Amino acid sequence: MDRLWSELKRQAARVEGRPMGRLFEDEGRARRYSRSLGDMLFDFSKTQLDDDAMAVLLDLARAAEVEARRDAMFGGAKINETEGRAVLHTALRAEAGPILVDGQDVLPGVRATRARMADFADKVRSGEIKGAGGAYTDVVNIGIGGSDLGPAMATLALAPFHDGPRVHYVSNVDGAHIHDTLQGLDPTRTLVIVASKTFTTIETMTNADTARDWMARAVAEPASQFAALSSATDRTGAYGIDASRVFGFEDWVGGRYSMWGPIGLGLMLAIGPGRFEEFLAGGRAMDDHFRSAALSDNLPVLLALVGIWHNQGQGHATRAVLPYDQRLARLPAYLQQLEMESNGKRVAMDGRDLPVESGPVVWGEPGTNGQHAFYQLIHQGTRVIPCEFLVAAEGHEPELAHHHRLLVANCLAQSEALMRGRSLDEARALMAARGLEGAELERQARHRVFPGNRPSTTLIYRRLTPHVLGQIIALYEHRVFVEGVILGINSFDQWGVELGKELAKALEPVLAGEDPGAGKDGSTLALVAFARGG
Ligand SMILES: O=P(O)(O)OC[C@H]1O[C@](O)(CO)[C@@H](O)[C@@H]1O
Repeated sequence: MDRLWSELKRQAARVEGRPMGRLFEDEGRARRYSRSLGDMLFDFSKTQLDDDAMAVLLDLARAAEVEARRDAMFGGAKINETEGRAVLHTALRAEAGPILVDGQDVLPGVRATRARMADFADKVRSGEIKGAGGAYTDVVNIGIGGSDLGPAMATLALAPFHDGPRVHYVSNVDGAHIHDTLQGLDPTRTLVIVASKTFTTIETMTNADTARDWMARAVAEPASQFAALSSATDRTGAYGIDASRVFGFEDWVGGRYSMWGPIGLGLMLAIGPGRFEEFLAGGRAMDDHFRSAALSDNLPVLLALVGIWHNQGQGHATRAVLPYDQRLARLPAYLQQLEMESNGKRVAMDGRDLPVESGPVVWGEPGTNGQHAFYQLIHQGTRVIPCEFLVAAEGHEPELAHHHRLLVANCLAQSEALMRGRSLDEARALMAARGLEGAELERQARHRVFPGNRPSTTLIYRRLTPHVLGQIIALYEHRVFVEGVILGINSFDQWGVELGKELAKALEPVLAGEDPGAGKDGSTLALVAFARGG
C-alpha cells in the first residue's frame, strides 16, 4: 500500500495546475468519466482524474482487497473488529437469504420485525391504533445521531409522498428543541417514538422524560402512547412501553446505518409501508450493483476513489455536498455523521497510525441557497474544495417546472464555472466593455478572476422517489465503506464520541454546584462560574 500511496501523490503532483477544460478535447471524456445506473447518472469528468491516476486508484482498491472485504461484510463476518460485531445493515433491506451470523439466519427475524412495524404503521395511519383523544395527528420521534439524522433526512426528502400523520424529530438536549416541537401539539393525539439503540443516550432519555411529563398532564396512561425503537428491550420494558410497541434490532446494525429497519418507523408512518418497501428496494438495487459490478464500473467504488483522489491524493481536506434539492436539506448533516463518524479515525484496523489523512470534513447546504452564502470562497478562496452536486432532472411540482429549470441550470452552471473559471484577460475584456481603462481597469479586473480548475462531481437522477432515495443512501453508505477499507480503518466503531460524553457526565454536578470540580482546568472552571452566574 505504501508504494501506491506515494504513487498517488506523484500522480496528483503530475496533474497539478493542468487546465481541466483541456481534458474535454478528448470528446469521449464525459462518457468515459461517468456511469449510469437505473435512473441516475454519476458524472466525475470535471476532475483532474485521468487514466493513469485512475489506474493507481484501482490498484489501491485491489491492494486493499475491497471486493473480499465487501463480500465479508455482506456475508455476516465480524468485520467491526473493535466491537466484535458483524455489519449487516444490508440485511435490513435484503430479499435473498440465508444471511448467517454465528450460524443463524437473520432474515426471518428482520422480516418478522418489519411485518410488525408495517402492521403498527397501518393501524396508526388508519386510526385503529389511536391516542386518548382520537386518531394520531402527530408523531414525535425522539432520538439523536443515527437514531435521528437518517429518518429525519428521509422524511423531509420524501415529503411529496406523505399521507400519514405529521412526523416531527427531536434530537437536541437543548430544551428549546422539545419545547418548540411539542408546542401546539395535542398530547391526546400525539404518538411519541423513543428511538435509541442503547436506550441510555442521555439526550434522548432526557427528552423522552420531558415528553412523558407533558403527556401525563393530559393522558392517564402516557406510556400507552409511546413506542420504542431499540435493541435494549429490557430497558424499554422498564420504561413502561408495552412489548407490542417495541421494535428491536440487533447489534450488527450500526446507529448511522439503521434507518432501513425499526429506526425508519417515523418514515414508514409518514409515507406508508408500501412506499417504505420501495425505499428498501432502492437500497437493495444499489447493494446488488455494488456486489456485482466490476470495480471500474462500480458506483460506490468510483465515488470512493474520487474522494480518495481529492483528499489523500490532492490534499483537499474538505468536501462540500451540495444538493440542488431543497428536500435534501438534511442530507449534508446526515452525511456528516455517516462519513465523519465512520472514517474520522487516525488509527488503522491493525492499531497503527494511518499513513495518510483520515476521511474528509464533509459539509454543505442546498443550492441555490449556498450560492448566495459560501460559494464565494469555493470559487475564489485560496483553498480548493471539491464539490459534490446532486440534482433531480424533474421536480414533483409540474406547475412549477420553470422553477425547476432554473434550479437545474444553476446546478450545472456552478460545476461549469468551477472548472472553467475566468482568466485575467477575460476579466480585462469585461472591464473594458464596461468602459474602464488604465490602472482602474487592471485593479478591477483582478478581483473578477476565477482561477477555475476546481473539481466537482454531479449525481443527477430523474426524480427523488423513495426508490431513488434508497439508491442514493446505499450509494453513500458503500462509498464510505470502500474509503474506509482503502484507508484500513474500521468504519463501524465510534470511540471518538466517548470522551466528551464522560466529561459531560462529570461536569453536570459541577454546574449544579454539588461538586467543586477539583482537578478541572482554569478555563473550564471559569466557564462553569459564568454559567452559574458567579
Ligand atoms: O441510538 P443511540 O444508542 O441512542 O445512539 C445515538 C447515537 O450516538 C452515537 O453512539 C454517538 O454518540 C451514534 O453512533 C449513535 O447514532
